[in-house]
Amino acid sequence: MVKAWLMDNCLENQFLEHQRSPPVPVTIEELKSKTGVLYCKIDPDLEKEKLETLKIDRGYTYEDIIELDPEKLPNFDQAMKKFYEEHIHTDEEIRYILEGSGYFDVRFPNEDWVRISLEKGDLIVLPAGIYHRFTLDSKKYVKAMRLFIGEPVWTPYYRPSDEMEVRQNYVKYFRERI
Ligand SMILES: CSCCC(=O)/C(O)=C/O
Ligand SMILES: [Fe+2]
Repeated sequence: MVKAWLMDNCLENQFLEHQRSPPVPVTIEELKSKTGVLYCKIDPDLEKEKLETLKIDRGYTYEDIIELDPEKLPNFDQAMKKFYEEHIHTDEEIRYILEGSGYFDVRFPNEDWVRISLEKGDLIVLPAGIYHRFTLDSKKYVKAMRLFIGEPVWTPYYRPSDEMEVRQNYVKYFRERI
């Protein structure tokens, strides 16, 4: 089962777990209610129909594959740095892990970072307007499917962008529910 936890405040080595001491786990239910992040498990080898149904249900009409591998990506360090910068998008971010593993970090409403550990078969949907970032873990490899509703909008918005409409809608919805 997917694991998530509140992060410590150590800024060194993004590829480590960064658990607090003692660890503070976060459940998928808590993540959903506090941040709107959705999660499901789909076995890439055995559950292709489940993926097709999800695509139809949620209107995902475009997909591509991203592979992050220090052996294959010439600007690997630069890419790692970029993905790890806190940002938001005007659209949902949907990632489905086909091989390898990695961490998505998302902000709780109180600004704490929650680290979500993803591996093969994990599919995550980050709502539009949530602050987040991505890093590989210490195994340093992931192959993932990126899914989109229509043609992708690539522009990430880095802080400060709290005045953006998508951010204001997100904050209003989730702060009012807690
Ligand atoms: C596991 S896919 C790599 C991360 C990514 O695509 C992204 O957009 C992070 O914000
Ligand atoms: Fe992103």
